[in-house]
Amino acid sequence: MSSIKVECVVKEPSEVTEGPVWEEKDSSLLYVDITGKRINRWSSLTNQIESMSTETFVGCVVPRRSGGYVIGEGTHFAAVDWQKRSITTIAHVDTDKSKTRFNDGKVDPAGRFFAGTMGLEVRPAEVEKKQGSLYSLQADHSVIKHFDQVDLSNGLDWSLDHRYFYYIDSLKFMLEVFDYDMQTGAISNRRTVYQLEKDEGIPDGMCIDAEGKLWMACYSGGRVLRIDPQTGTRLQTVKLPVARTTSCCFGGKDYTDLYVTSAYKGMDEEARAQQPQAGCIFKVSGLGVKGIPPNSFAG
Ligand SMILES: O=C(O)[C@H](O)[C@@H](O)[C@H](O)[C@H](O)CO
Ligand SMILES: [Zn+2]
Repeated sequence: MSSIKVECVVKEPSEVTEGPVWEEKDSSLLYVDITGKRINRWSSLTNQIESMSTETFVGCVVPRRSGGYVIGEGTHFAAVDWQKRSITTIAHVDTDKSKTRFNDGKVDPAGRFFAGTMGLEVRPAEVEKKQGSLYSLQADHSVIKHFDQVDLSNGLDWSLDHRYFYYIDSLKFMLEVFDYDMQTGAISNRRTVYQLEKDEGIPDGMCIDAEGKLWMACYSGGRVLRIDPQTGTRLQTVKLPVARTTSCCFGGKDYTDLYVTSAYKGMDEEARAQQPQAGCIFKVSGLGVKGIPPNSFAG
C-alpha cells in the first residue's frame, strides 16, 4: 500500500467549489463556483484556469456528447457552448416555487442528466426545508420529476452494475439508495445505507470507485469518507486541511487521484486566516483505488 498524499492543486479559492468532473481528453478538472456564479476548468498540465460567468447560481456542470456542457443553473437546465461562452436554456424546473435553485447533478450511464434543487440558503446549509426536488433531463430534453420534499439535494451516483442509485439529501445526514431501472431511468424503493456520526459533518457530494464503494465529502467535517454501500459501513476516512469539503471525483492518469472541492463562503476572517486553503481544490493520491470515467449527457 502506498501512502496517502493530500495536495492543494487549484490554489485560487472560490466561494463554493463544487461538482468536479474529470475531462480526460485534456487532463482538466471541470467544476463550478455555485455562489460565485462561474464554470471553471483547471488544466492539470498547464495549471491555468479558464472560466465563464453564469447569470445566476450554478449547481452543477456535466459534459455533453454533442460537445460543450449542460448545467443546472437557477431553476433551469441549460446548454453551454464553451467556445462562444454562451448559455441557452433547455428546460425549466420548480416552476411552482420562487425561492429554489439547482444544486448537485450527474449523468447516469445511459446519458440522462440527474440534478436536484434546494431552497435558497440564508447561510450555508440553512434553508427552508422540503422545497427541493430531484429531476432528470432526458436526451429529448423532456424533464422527469422523481420526487419532491427534498431539503438540500446533493451527491448522487449509480452502482457499477447500474441496479442502484445512491443519493444524499444533506439535511437528513444520511446516504440513501434506490433501485434503479436503467431502461427507463426510474427509481424506486428508497432506503437508508449509512447514517453519519455527529463529528462527520454534513454529507455533500460523492462519487463511486471501481470497486463499487462510495467516496463522500462531508461539509463542516473536513473529510472524505469511503462507504461500502452493500454493508453500510465506513471503510476509511481521509482528512483534509479545510473544514468545508463539498464534493469529490476521481481523475488524473487512470483515475487514480481523488479531487476534493471545498468552500469558504460563510466563514469569517478569523476562520479564513486559520484555513487559508478554504475554497481551493485538493488532490488525494496514493489511495490505492481507481475511479471510473464520468458519463456525458446524451442530448
Ligand atoms: O455545495 C453544496 O452542495 C451546497 O450548495 C453548499 O452550500 C453546501 O455544501 C451545503 O450548504 C452543505 O451541505
Ligand atoms: Zn454539494
